[in-house]
Amino acid sequence: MRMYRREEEVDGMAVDPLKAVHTVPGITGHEVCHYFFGPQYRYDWETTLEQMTVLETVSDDTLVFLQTHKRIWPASQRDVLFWSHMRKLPNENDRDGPDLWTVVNNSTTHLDYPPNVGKCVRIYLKVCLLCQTRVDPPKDGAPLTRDNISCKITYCSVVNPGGWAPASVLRAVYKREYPKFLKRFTAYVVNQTKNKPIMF
Ligand SMILES: CC(C)(C)c1cc(CCc2ccccn2)cc(-c2ccc(S(=O)(=O)CCO)cc2)c1
Repeated sequence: MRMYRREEEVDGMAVDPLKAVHTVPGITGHEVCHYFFGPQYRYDWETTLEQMTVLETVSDDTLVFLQTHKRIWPASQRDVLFWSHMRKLPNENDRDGPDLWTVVNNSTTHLDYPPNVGKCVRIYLKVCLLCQTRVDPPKDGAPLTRDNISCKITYCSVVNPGGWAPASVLRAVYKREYPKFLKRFTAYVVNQTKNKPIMF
């Protein structure tokens, strides 16, 4: 896993843009995005999640979420309200190759859930998960198996943690949490898909 970070501050708060690139054998981009987007799976892999509500089903590929996350000492509890969209993207570089898949999560507002009125500090995020499937067909023309596929995952995020927190503390959290989250999530997808037909 390669991680790239730029140190940026907004009103004295660290909101470091982050990019992580991680290649995982045995899964496809469609499968990664399916499990990242699907509300029915989120409690399985998002371990800091306390409460998740789908506020709106805009379409089958676009949802509005309200998430309350567990309080991680010494910070106060956070919540986040965002729209989430999943889509397939044509492979511009290789028309015969597998499509790319992406999920974008972007903070938004909702009249019934104004920020910072209860115990939670609202965080604001932009997240993009871009997945490129790679197929290395077996030499002997045998049927394709999960040994012949891998997925290059590019995860980009900018998170404004809301409420003030020391930049040094936030950077330590970012540094610790993101690799953990990506490894935990991708291991979950590998485990969920290992005995299922490949979803391209
Ligand atoms: C660490 C920081 C960046 C400030 C942070 C803190 C918290 C609040 C809970 C928490 C987690 C870890 C450490 C501290 N607090 C949540 C998130 C967060 C929430 C959502 C998404 S998502 O990509 O939309 C996946 C769907 O859940 C990504 C990141 C980030």
